[in-house]
Amino acid sequence: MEIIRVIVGLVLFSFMSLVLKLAFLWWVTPVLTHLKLKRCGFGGPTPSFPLGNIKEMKKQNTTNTVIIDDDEDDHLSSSSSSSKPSHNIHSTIFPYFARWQNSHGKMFVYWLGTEPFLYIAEPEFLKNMSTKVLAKRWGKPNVFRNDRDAMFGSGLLMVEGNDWVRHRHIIAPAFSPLNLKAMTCMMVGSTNQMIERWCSKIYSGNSEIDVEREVIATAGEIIARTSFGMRDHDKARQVFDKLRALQMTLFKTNRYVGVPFGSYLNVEKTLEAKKLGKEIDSLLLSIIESRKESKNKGQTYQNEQDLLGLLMKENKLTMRELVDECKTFFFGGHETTALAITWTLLLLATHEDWQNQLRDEIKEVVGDNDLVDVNLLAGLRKMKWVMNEVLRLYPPAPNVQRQAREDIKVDNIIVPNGTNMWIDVVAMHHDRELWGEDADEFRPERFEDDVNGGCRHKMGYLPFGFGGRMCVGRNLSFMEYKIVLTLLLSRFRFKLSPRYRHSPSIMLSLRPAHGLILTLEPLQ
Ligand code: HEM
Repeated sequence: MEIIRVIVGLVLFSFMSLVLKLAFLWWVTPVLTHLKLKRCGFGGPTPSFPLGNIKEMKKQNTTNTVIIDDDEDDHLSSSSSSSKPSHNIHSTIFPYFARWQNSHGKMFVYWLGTEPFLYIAEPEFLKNMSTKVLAKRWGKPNVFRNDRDAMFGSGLLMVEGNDWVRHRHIIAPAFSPLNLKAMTCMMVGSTNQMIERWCSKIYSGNSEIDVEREVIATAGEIIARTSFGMRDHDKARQVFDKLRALQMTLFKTNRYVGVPFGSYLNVEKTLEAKKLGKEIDSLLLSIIESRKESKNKGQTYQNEQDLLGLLMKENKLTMRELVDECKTFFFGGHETTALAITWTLLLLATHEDWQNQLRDEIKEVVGDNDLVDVNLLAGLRKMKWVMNEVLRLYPPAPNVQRQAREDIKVDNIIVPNGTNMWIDVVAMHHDRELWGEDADEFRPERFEDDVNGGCRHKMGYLPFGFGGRMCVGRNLSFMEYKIVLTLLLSRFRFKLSPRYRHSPSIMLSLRPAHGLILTLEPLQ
């Protein structure tokens, strides 16, 4: 009897400890953080347990549909070919943030499940945050790191602290000017193959093309060739297909990130994501093994200075780290650049004057040469303004997240250890107080004399992030953007198809939900 009583006592004690531990984890600690933030003056919508503010966020997300208008302001749901898409997208893609901003200002606290997030659309705070605090003292929210583990693992995008410093140091040289120059031929080759595909479609009577799908495939091929030295396109395609499936599973389905046991609310999707993550890992492992083999056989055609070569050099990374970096770069290295090009083609299709101006500039600077001399690309000034303006209106990376890894003082505010932050890049890029009344209009000339496009605060324009964690691949994307656009604009005139439905939406990145269907007219 005595023994039974002891066992029951122990079980009860363990149960109570577990309940207390969970209460601390899910409620006491987050509430204390929230109270500290409240004391600093931050308001926000009222959360409820255990969903936080998710219910409101999900309800309003369903309004994210077509926005097309004839004169920039009116939202109509028609899609005639003469219509111009409205670029006033913040309240469509993040309706809840737009609403909460109206009632609580540019900084407030909202809750994803039991995780409080400090929402930031205030550039002055970001300036102080990035200039006075070392990049390695901020981490990435644990809640996202866990949720996106299958996709990025502990690759450069997610790794923190001294490990981040070590990884960044190994990876940065892969994007040196010399290495970038060596990639030109492959970029031109892959783009010309896409152009040939488009030409044969047009000559067989189909001049309408979903250019988003095509450009994403080409950008994928480019990163596989330039950074991983891959000639086996089938294997690269398998990785991209699985990454895309994983992206859809994680970001297009009804999931409850931040909610206790949230992954069990949609077990099927959680298991699917895990399975896809494992399949991607094993494909990448085989890519790494075959590179090792070819190196052992003394095959010298591989560029030891390309990204994979540098990652494998002197065994500085463990096999797990190596696979996670490959995942990160397979995904991050193609999707964002492809989306920048895709949104550009939409804007050029609806602004023929700019299409013509860029074509004239290409003729003047690059000439009619199909091979594109990389040394001439810097002369494409107007193209750079267009790129900047597209990244402002449609930033492919629409938000940036951080988590404080210690109590951090930013001006008079103490950001408590563990605070999650959500930096709303789209909100700042469309903020009339920062850009003026024409904030939602496509006006590339705003970048003519000012790299910041006339923004009233230098931290109000952040397409590539900020501080030490600024995008490591941005020079590669500048080059790829200019090469691909130069070749495309020299061969085709672009018009918006009547079948296009303007529906920018968030699937981690900012994408056209129904692709980008354009009508192409060959120029020669
Ligand atoms: C138009 C194209 C691109 C855009 C808009 C873009 C945007 C961004 C942004 C906003 C960040 C900061 C994320 C953060 O602070 O949490 C970032 C980081 C990063 N980007 Fe890009 N990116 C682009 C192209 C690329 C390319 C081509 C690559 C790879 C070849 C790449 C790889 C990365 C990596 C690895 C990081 C993490 C850097 C770190 O934390 O040290 N990106 N990018």
